[in-house]
Amino acid sequence: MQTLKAWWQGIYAWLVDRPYAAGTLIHGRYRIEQVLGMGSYGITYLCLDAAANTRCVLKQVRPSKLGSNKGQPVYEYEIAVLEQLDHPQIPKLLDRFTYDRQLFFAMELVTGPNLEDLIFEEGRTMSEPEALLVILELLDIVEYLHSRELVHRDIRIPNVILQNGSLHLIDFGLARYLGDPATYIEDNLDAYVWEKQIKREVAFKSDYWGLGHFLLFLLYTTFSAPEVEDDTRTWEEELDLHPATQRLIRRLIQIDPPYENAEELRRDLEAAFSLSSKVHNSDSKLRYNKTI
Ligand SMILES: Nc1ncnc2c1ncn2[C@@H]1O[C@H](COP(=O)(O)OP(=O)(O)OP(=O)(O)O)[C@@H](O)[C@H]1O
Repeated sequence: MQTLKAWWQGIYAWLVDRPYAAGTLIHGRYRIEQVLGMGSYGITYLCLDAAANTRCVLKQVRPSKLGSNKGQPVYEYEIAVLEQLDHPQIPKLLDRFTYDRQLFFAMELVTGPNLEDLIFEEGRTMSEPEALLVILELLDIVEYLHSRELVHRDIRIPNVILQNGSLHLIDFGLARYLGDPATYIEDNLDAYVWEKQIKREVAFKSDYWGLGHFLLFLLYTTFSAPEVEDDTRTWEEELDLHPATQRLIRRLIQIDPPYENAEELRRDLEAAFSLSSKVHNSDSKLRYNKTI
């Protein structure tokens, strides 16, 4: 019965979740240029805002999700979050409206490659101090969110875009204020596997966990896999890191007790940066600005 229901939901979504075609004018103002993504809850477009004569990002709740607790409430929450934020490295909410009986919102477009594209398509590599500097810059944004009791919960390389040499954090679809439930459906995260419980807990340490995995991604850009793969080796065995960086990552990804606050984390990040810079013998600030 469950499989039949899932099958029918899939067919229904395929039938009704057709994105608006390029050229369509939404709400008399937003000209669709292209679909940027079809996420679990919504459809994201690149648009020309005809009134302001600038490009922006428009998000629409998937029509198949209207009337469900995974549709409008998810976007209402994301809108409420963006409304509260005012930071140069976070896209601003520009507009919200109902059109064609569906909820839409517009936000600033961040232009540039995301870190996933930089690494996997452009082949960028980062030394240990360079990678630590990236995390230090991201920590500024994370601290801003945490000072507003907001946890992003989805800090990943595709959600960080490099615009004019500065990192921007996007996708607040999973962000939650401290004290709010972690999911829309269950009251707690017990139903999920251990890793998902850790990264989706509404606690600052979830974002530190995201930063830890982010850092590992950056550090793996200089790793050359051996000819014969060995799945048993851990990141600590594969990556030749300064012990200060190893200790930092162990706490971020919660092998060791997590950081309690951003000051404590910043202190260890800065220490790891300066110690690893000595080993790498490079002016990483300069190289970082040049490479990225
Ligand atoms: N403000 C923005 N500026 C530039 N690109 C953006 C912006 N917001 C989203 N995008 C891009 O649009 C695409 C869709 O993003 P979005 O976060 O809306 O949904 P998703 O990632 O496809 O779905 P889900 O959130 O369910 O994972 C992604 O490629 C993302 O990089």
